[in-house]
Amino acid sequence: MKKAYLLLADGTLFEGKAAGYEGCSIGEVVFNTGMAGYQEVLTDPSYYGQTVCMTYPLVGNYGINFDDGESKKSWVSGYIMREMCEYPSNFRCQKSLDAYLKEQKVVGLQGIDTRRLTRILRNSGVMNGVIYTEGHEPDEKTIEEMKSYVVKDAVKSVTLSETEVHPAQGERKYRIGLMDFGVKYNIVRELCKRGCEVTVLPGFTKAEDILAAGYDGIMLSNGPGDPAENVGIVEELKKLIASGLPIFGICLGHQLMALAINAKTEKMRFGHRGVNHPVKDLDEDRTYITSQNHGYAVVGDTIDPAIARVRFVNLNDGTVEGVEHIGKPIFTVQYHPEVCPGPQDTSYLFDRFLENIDKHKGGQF
Ligand SMILES: NC(=O)CC[C@H](N)C(=O)O
Repeated sequence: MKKAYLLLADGTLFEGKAAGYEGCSIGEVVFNTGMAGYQEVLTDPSYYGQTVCMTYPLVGNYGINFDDGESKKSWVSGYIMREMCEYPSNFRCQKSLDAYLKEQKVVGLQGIDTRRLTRILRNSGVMNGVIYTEGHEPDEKTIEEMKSYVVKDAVKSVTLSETEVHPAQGERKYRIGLMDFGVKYNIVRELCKRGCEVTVLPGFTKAEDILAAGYDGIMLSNGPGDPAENVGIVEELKKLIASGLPIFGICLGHQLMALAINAKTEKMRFGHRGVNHPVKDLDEDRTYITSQNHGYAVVGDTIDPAIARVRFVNLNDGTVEGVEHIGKPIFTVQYHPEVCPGPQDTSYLFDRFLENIDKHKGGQF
């Protein structure tokens, strides 16, 4: 088997073995602590531009199937594992992880000390790196490019170009406009199974067009990149807020809503990527275990208390995990109630969104 390497921006070199596609690829190196859910991680568009290191030591045990993808393809720049399972075993398995990485042209690396890499990223913060297979060594120019790499035009790179309508399961009770900043399929599934007809809208759709379509509520999806680069989208969100329609935002959708009320976002040192992040609902004095994938966070004290308030906080580091608007049927969360992967403790938030729509229709909001 060929050798493969990861060179970090600080000069640290890891030597391991090739996995998946052979090549050379630049990315922001991040780590994910989930024990399972690698197919969902690979297909989550929020990882666009990132090379993901899995901290769980054996990846690929149950293979890849055609149903669990969170989008049509893989978006990661590279994939790092301690050990990739060569012989998956599961009744739903349709191909091996190795075959999937090859098909999706994802350069992989296995056999390195992923704990050491994770410790470096925890101490120094997420760092750029180049992952390459023997025979595809980066030249000086590529190394320089890697050092100054920034994930740019992220939403533009992953969003749909055409509107897509997903029918409600059973009787149609609601019509939802879902802005696609890099949506995970399970947001669509969670809404459809609750009787929503979901229209997935390209992320750059104008507020006027969304409002003219007469949706019962607006959902803002997750997505990749630095939230602050989406200046145009934030302007459209300001108009959606002013309309008074019920809105529910997840992850990037949450960050963009915060920017739309003139709060600020900041880059975290190493982010939250995993499936066991404890989040406290301050209103209910109750803690939920949540699925997460983000590298930016809303800065709590930049939120104008006359407009909104922090309702959820992360118990590991105290960062903002959710915001509720004052007097408006709008709430947003930094974590992933749609999970995939992760624990389903917070899927009730989709019901809360639909309750807000009922209240809004009934004139209560
Ligand atoms: N999953 C997401 O929506 C991520 C949001 C944003 N790109 C971040 O990293 O913070």
